[in-house]
Amino acid sequence: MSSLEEPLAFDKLPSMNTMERIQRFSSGACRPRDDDMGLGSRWIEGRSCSTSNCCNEDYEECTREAFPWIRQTRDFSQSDSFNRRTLSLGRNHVVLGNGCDPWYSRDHQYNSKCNDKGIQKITNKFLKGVPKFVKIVEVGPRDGLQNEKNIVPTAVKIELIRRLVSTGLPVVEATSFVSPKWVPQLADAKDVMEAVRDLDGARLPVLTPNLKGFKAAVAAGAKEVAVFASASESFSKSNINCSIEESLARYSAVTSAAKELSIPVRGYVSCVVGCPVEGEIPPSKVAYVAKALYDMGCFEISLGDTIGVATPGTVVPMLEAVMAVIPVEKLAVHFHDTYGQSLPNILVSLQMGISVVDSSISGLGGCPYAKGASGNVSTEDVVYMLNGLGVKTNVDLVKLMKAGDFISKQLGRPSGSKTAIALSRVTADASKI
Ligand SMILES: CC(C)(COP(=O)([O-])OP(=O)([O-])OC[C@H]1O[C@@H](n2cnc3c(N)ncnc32)[C@H](O)[C@@H]1OP(=O)([O-])[O-])[C@@H](O)C(=O)NCCC(=O)NCCSC(=O)C[C@@](C)(O)CC(=O)[O-]
Repeated sequence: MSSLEEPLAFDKLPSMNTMERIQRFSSGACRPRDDDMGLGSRWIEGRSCSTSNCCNEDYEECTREAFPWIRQTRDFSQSDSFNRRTLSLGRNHVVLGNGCDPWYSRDHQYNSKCNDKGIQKITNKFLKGVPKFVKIVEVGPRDGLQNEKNIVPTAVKIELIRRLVSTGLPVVEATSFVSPKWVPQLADAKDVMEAVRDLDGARLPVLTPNLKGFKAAVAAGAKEVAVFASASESFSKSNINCSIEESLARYSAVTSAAKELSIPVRGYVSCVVGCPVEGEIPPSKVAYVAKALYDMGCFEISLGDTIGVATPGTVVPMLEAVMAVIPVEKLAVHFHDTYGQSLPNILVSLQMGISVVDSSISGLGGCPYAKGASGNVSTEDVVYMLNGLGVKTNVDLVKLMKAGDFISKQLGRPSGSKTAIALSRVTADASKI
């Protein structure tokens, strides 16, 4: 295996001073002066060095100021437990294809050989807020497929859900009970739900835009539903044909009905950073809609960058606003990968204490009412990154890749997951040896 194919360990990070690292992780944390900016260093409006006063201060204080939301702590400086975690990364994955997976072989363990106290200290500081366990909410069968032009056979959707559940994913969003005139691809919601309703091992929520959808979902066997509001007035109109306030009234009716049946309701807020029509969305608007959904009883609020325009620089202030009104453990993030920013966005969200991440197998996805929106972040890439961070997910990456391979073949195109492509290449190369 060439060195290019080796995962980049913490002790192999390119030389970067600590301030540069903080600035890269969070533009709102400590922004360089304009004259300090190099090529590609565009920072959104946020706290600048002159106002935050942290640029010239001690690194530790700056970190504290930059990441005040950090509650759960992980001590990476305790090298024994860190080593145990990293050593266990490959536990489920030693057999891949022909049984040879050099990524997880003895000689290629991630950073577990790092004895340098200085490096451990830096690692500890940067990854302290990252939770030990992340719940992945797989949205491929719903968000992933809803925008597919050619109707995917119901049997394929059912098989995809089965395969995803078998990977250990705790939640697989199965379909939507929306108007078939609006989303023809999911017109078979009833058949899909009836076929998977008794699957063990994962929760299988479905989207319900109103009481009509809720009742149909329950009749088909759904045990969990999700409602979806928007932080953008224009997107709300184009997506669900009503204003934000009207949608909240509808969802209040849905959550009340669900409460009577003890059915948990998840709440989505879409366009949390940008809207295809209105452009930038203020964090306060996102916080308002998220809080309304939370107050009406949604057990978890998923914050969706529907058109994939967010960067860590816009994610941080948005999350700060929402976290001021909703406990962090009730929040999830949902990124589309239009500009390739999903993984950095997820990483900064984890650093802020978020522990629920939505993703889609093979990076499938896109919203029919959000022009230009590309696929969701791929589940394979998220699991790969979390494995690299030593964060548990209980998801089997090999089975995940097989599920991704299955749906990609059915759709007749290559996987949108960089991890899946890279790992299958490694496996193919290994099988030639
Ligand atoms: C909300 C509606 C239904 C309003 O649609 P409408 O046309 O305003 O509703 P209506 O009440 O006037 O009804 C029109 C017709 O739809 C029927 N209808 C009404 N409700 C239902 C239902 N639940 N299931 C099935 N049929 C339904 C209703 O019975 C009637 O049928 P007709 O009498 O004409 O034959 C429509 O706009 C709709 O279905 N929109 C959903 C669009 C959608 O699914 N978009 C993608 C969601 S992705 C997203 O929002 C972002 C997210 C969550 O992924 C996060 C992120 O990525 O950031």
